Amino acid sequence: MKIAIIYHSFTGNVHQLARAGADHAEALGHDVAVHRLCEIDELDRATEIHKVALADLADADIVLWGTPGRYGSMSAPMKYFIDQTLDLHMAGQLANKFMTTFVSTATNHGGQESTVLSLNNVFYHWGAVIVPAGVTRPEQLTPLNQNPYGISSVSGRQPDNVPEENRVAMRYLVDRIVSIAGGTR
Ligand SMILES: Cc1cc2nc3c(=O)[nH]c(=O)nc-3n(C[C@H](O)[C@H](O)[C@H](O)COP(=O)(O)O)c2cc1C
Repeated sequence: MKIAIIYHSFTGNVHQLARAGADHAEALGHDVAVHRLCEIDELDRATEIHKVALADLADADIVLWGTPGRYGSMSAPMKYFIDQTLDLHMAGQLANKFMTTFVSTATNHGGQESTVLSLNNVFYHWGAVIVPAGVTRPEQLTPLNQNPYGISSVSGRQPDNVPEENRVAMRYLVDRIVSIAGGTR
């Protein structure tokens, strides 16, 4: 299947989650396009990255979205990208795609669920099919996982600080969304 992984990461934690999901999807033989969004003051880079990411977004069957939680919501670079999607939305090109979200926050109660929901609000408008992480297999039942809204990791404000347990959950998320999108459960 065609999978797009679109994410923003400032200090590398969401990037680590994205890589875990992307490596797994690639190992399964899927066609995977990975896009790390840049900061919003990097205007030239943003224009280039957005152009390619929008094309891959339009093309994908499945999209995994990753963002740091910032005050309980997606980051500004992610929102900036989302705000470039109106043409695709108006052309109906975002409807019926399978979408899910992964996040990193500094703290346990730092707004992970509401950050996932901030992206879900966008997906409702598009008519995307939201696939929540759920807690449907043992790998989601471990102490550092268990977030049914989306896969999430707590960084403690350290860069690249993603435990293996959360990477396992990313692989679970890929398996889950692929099986649902493929009609097998
Ligand atoms: C402007 C701003 C707001 C943030 N708000 C929160 C927050 O509300 N709760 C929280 O736990 N962490 C918050 N953080 C911390 C990030 O979510 C956290 O460091 C995350 O692991 C960063 O992911 P990254 O390494 O992929 O950039 C905030 C960071 C920034 C820069």
